[in-house]
Amino acid sequence: MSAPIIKCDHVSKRYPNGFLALENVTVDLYPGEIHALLGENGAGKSTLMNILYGVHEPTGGGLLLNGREVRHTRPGDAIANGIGMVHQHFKLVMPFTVAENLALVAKGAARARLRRHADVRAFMAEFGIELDPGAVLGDLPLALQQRVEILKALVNESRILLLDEPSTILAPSEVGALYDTLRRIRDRGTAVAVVTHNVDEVLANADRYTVLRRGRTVGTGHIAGADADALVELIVGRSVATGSRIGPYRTGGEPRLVLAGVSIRPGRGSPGLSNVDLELRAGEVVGVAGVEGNGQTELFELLAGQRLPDQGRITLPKAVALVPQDRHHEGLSLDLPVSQNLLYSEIMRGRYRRAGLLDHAAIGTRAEAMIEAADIRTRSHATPARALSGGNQQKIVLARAMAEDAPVIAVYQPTRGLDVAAAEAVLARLAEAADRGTTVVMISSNIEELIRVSDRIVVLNGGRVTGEVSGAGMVIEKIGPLMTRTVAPGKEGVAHG
Ligand SMILES: Nc1ncnc2c1ncn2[C@@H]1O[C@H](COP(=O)(O)OP(=O)(O)OP(=O)(O)O)[C@@H](O)[C@H]1O
Repeated sequence: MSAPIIKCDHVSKRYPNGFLALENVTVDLYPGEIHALLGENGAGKSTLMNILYGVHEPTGGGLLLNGREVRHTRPGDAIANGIGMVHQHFKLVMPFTVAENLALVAKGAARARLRRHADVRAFMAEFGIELDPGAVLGDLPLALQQRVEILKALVNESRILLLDEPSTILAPSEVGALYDTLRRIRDRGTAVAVVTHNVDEVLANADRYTVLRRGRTVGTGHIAGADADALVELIVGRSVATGSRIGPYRTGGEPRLVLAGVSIRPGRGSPGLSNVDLELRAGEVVGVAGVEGNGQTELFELLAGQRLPDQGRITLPKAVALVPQDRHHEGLSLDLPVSQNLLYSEIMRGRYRRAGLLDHAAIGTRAEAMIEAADIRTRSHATPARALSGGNQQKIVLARAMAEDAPVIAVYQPTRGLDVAAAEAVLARLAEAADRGTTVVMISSNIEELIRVSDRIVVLNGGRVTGEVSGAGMVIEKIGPLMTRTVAPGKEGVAHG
């Protein structure tokens, strides 16, 4: 193998609050490889990426670019050294076009090279990407917005491309196309480093891997010959049973939430909802399957009481606990401490107050118990939510919703961004909630996960319910076609398992 293009050489990172996020980590990235960076929530993956990209400086060790020591004190230094990064949260200007978004970041020669739309087209074609340079970003589906983020990271002749959990925002069916693009980039001699939690994705697409656990490297190697169970064990430090059904099938009790003939007008890039009938009962888990963008967002907004149907009727219980898909904008107040985020709903209802002021001691004590129960990795309950890793932020949102004890809990992509062990724990807790009589409605693009925990699954396709399967009838062979075949109006309700 050739020499590494960049080496993280015995890198340590202690954050200003004293937390040691990386300890003596060495990772080599070679030209022409896809290198998967794996590790449980809070293992230090984003920290390592951010050090490479100059967002953070290491407190020990350093970076060697082609064998030469370099310092990245800000992203500009990393970009000048040929590094591009695709963050979890896009940094795109939505009202601007594809070409304008690229022009915003292109420097010098690259800017001159991308002046005309034809030039932008040719640049995209180098990576097998076909997009209209004049398309407005906000009108593109998420997967294509992500392609533009990737192109932005490559615009200035990058030789190292870093991607932080790129597949978490994609439907499973879109992940293959992402890696087709990444392979094109790799084959041009670029080093591609990808953070992900999905071991199958890594086995199918990466060339090498490195596993971090609690800030240290615990394994690195070639994917050829690697095995899924061994990788999972390396990631979490113990073996995790995944894949099997969680608990018995339940039948459900009295109706708690009813949608009758509900329609929502189509919107930007979304089919809306069309004549949806749905009855959610006490003590059952109802899964909602579908390719992202087929009415799921509208359905969640209805369940959340955030919008009303344009037609039809919805009957909601007094309270619905929510786990929204976008934890940064809807789920958390990033500058507030973990404790107040955990107890937000109760504080808003006037609890945890003394003489009109927040009772910080009581909030702290309760929050500590919740942190322990949900295995949230944080230095303290007083740490701002912003300082937690993405997966641990998601655990806060889930723990809060679970604690509300509402008759219905609606969760949207609840395990997105969680490591295998944490995802298993979440599914188990949702199942337990249903066993206690809670109605759980789970919208997810992960069919395997839905099958494992749901009692029945309804499929959304083009804003319609195209079918429902239940119990042992919940198999991919039945659900897949309902999700992906064209729906003729009036022909819904095809399968009943
Ligand atoms: N700015 C910060 N100040 C203090 N601690 C931080 C800061 N940023 C991250 N941490 C801590 O460092 C650890 C590593 O976080 P990092 O985001 O690198 O993890 P990760 O492996 O990317 O996790 P995830 O898979 O959940 O995204 C976590 O425990 C996190 O709480």
